[in-house]
Amino acid sequence: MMELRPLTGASFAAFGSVIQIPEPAKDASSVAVYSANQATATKYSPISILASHYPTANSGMPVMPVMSLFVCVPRKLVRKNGKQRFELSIMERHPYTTQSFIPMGLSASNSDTAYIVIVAPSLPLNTAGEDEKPDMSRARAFLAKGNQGVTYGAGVWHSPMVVLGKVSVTFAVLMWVNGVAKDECTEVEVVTEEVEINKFQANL
Ligand SMILES: NC(=O)N[C@@H](O)C(=O)O
Repeated sequence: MMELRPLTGASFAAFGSVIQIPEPAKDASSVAVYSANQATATKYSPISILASHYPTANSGMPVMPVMSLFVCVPRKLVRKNGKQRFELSIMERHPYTTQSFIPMGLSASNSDTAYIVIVAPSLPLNTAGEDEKPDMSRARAFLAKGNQGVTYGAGVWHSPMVVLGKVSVTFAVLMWVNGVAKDECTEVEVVTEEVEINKFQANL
């Protein structure tokens, strides 16, 4: 059973970055704050680095940054011992690119949107040429709210988006692509892991 913890810049730093207005007191981050648009806007930058490592891929195909929209419907939860749980069975990663998910609602009130971010490091390789797999024993599950987006680091294992609640959430998704499916995404089945959704978090 994976414990569900709040998504914060610090707790997620080993896996990527959180897209949110930094809280100086909490986020000892490297984000600088600027006045912009003739002092009618406040700019926080950089919030997330969108990295491409495709030049290290063998395919040598041209690379470009692409924005997509994902309309994610709420995932079905299972009830066990009176608790609601999400059962995870797939993990994926993008070996040569970061991937950012930004809820289009980016609501200031973060109570109406919630999704789960599950990430894991890779298992150490035992033999040359072996395919990397996620180390689910060190997987982490985070609860993200409507005023947070997330950037997965290149090559970081993560679950396909898991939206909670009753309504679909549209995400703007940014990643680099080269048109070669095996370079862009690796997907593996994992032994079903469960994430327990506390009662509060499920009533969204
Ligand atoms: N990350 C996620 O939810 N899905 C995407 O990686 C995808 O391309 O399916």
